[in-house]
Amino acid sequence: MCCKVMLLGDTGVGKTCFLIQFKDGAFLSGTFIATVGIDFRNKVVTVDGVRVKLQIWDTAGQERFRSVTHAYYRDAQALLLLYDITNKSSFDNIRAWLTEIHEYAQRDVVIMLLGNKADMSSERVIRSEDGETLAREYGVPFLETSAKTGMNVELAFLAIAKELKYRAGHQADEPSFQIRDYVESQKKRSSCCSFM
Ligand SMILES: Nc1nc2c(ncn2[C@@H]2O[C@H](COP(=O)(O)OP(=O)(O)OP(=O)(O)O)[C@@H](O)[C@H]2O)c(=O)[nH]1
Repeated sequence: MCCKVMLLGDTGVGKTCFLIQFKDGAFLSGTFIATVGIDFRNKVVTVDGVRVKLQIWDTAGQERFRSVTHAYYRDAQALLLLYDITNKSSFDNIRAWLTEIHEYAQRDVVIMLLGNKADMSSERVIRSEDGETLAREYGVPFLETSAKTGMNVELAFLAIAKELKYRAGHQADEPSFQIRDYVESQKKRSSCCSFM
């Protein structure tokens, strides 16, 4: 099966790095090159013995590209919405992103909230609890991630793939799949892991 996933969030929150970490297991530090418009990469993951091809669309966070990216929301089955834990405005803008999502995306789109750059603990301005509270308010799963160390990057995509595979069809005797419970049971907390 094939699923379209989109990465959304303000410019500089780490969407492109998040995708490269997942696709290639690499982190390109140094100069920040803002995405122009939209770009995509494919990656196949195997969930419960089923191959799921994720077509992942990396969007530009800059305001001037918004009208380009809006056109792609409709086809997306899942959206990963990122903010940067060291940047307050990227967190404050999450509500506006969710408003846009409700306007342009499919009603049953799977949404996950991600607090990225969790490796930058000394520059943190958004507490983990604040991310959790916002996610709970909107009824979406939440993870803190690091595109630099790879923390929770694969988990975010795997959880999405599992949810979409479950929605696509499941056996009557199969236990129901709850993405939020799955994420909670699998996630690594930044407080329990050491980062460079
Ligand atoms: N320490 C740290 N830096 C990160 C992380 N993710 C991204 N960065 C850095 O943040 C900057 C922006 O990353 P990008 O991935 O280009 O950001 P983006 O969200 O794709 O930006 P737009 O394309 O403009 O929307 C780069 O300098 C990255 O090296 C992370 O998890 N940890």
